[in-house]
Amino acid sequence: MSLEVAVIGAGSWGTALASVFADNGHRVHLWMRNPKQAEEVNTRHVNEKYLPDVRLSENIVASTDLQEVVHGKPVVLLAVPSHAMRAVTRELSPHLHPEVLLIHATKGFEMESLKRMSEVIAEEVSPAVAEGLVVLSGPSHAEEVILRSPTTVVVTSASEDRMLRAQVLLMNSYFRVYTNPDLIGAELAGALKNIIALGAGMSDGLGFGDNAKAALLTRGLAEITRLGVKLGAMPLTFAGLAGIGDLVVTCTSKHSRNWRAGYLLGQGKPLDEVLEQMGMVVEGVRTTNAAYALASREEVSMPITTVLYRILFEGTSPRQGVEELMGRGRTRENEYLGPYHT
Ligand SMILES: NC(=O)c1ccc[n+]([C@@H]2O[C@H](COP(=O)([O-])OP(=O)(O)OC[C@H]3O[C@@H](n4cnc5c(N)ncnc54)[C@H](O)[C@@H]3O)[C@@H](O)[C@H]2O)c1
Ligand SMILES: O=P(O)(O)OC[C@H](O)CO
Repeated sequence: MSLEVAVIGAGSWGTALASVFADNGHRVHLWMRNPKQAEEVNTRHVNEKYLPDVRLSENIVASTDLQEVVHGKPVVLLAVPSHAMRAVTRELSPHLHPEVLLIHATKGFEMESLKRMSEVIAEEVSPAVAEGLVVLSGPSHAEEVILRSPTTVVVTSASEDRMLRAQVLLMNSYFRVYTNPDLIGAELAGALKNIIALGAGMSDGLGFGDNAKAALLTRGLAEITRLGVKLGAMPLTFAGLAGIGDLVVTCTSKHSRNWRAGYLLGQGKPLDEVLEQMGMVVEGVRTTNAAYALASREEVSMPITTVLYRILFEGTSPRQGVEELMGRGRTRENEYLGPYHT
């Protein structure tokens, strides 16, 4: 059955997911802020700034009118950056159909409250809509999804019915959608891996090799799992698509904005210059800030996050950061196998 789908946010991820819905036979209403960009989508069927050189389906119609895009639609997908999620959700909330299937695909935290995106959304929509909210996570660069390159993701929700509906709506021959009931885990893993991707880019920018990258991925996974479990996630989720899957893709891909930002920082560029040069959302920077605060609040050891926080916000150089990490006291690899050495 062909549905009217609203996609909110026309950066790379919103545009790629709009394309998945269009390929699945749905009519997509894509909300974007920039009128020139909307006209470009409607007349030339391209989103030149975010996904250049790719022709979009004529079943994707862009508009800058948020109310019109959302009003009465049976499916609404949010793909705005984390810093915009509360304001955008607040604005569209009165126009949501009471039975809407609401999905979000954003990976980050709200800085001020340290809340996950689903917690932020739940505070802005009706309890019935919040109950059925679906989170989409997993290893999926927009640049590859738009080219229909085989991709796997995971959907999760407190409502099994909504989770299965989202799976059916999004799945196709190149976009394989798994379900996982661990919403907290999938959401946390997807957000926290961006910190480690910054570190992996930095390691490459400093000229280090594969050993350093493997160390960052493995020890990074250990510490983001530690925080996730403390915040209510299932450890196994971190061994799945939203965890190790997304960690691998973000730490090793040329498409990753977080890896690229880390690379430039590793080469000695200051943070403000790097962010200006990127021109796209680099969630890992804000997420490092949030995770540093969460780790301190929850008393969870996160050495890589702590060092990255110092590099990003306190003037520690990347090389000093590496020395700090490598110079820490002796310890066991796995705290689950016994207490740390003293
Ligand atoms: N790009 C990917 O491959 C990918 C994959 C999975 C998840 N994500 C996640 O999706 C989210 C969006 O990322 P993206 O890659 O599409 O970002 P992007 O940088 O490509 O685009 C960001 C979009 O958000 C809009 N925007 C910026 N500030 C806004 C505001 N205050 N209010 C409303 N809109 C605003 C911009 O105009 C732009 O359309 C992020 O959380 C990211 O981690 C991205
Ligand atoms: O380009 P990045 O670093 O924001 O990563 C995008 C996605 O999270 C990859 O799954």
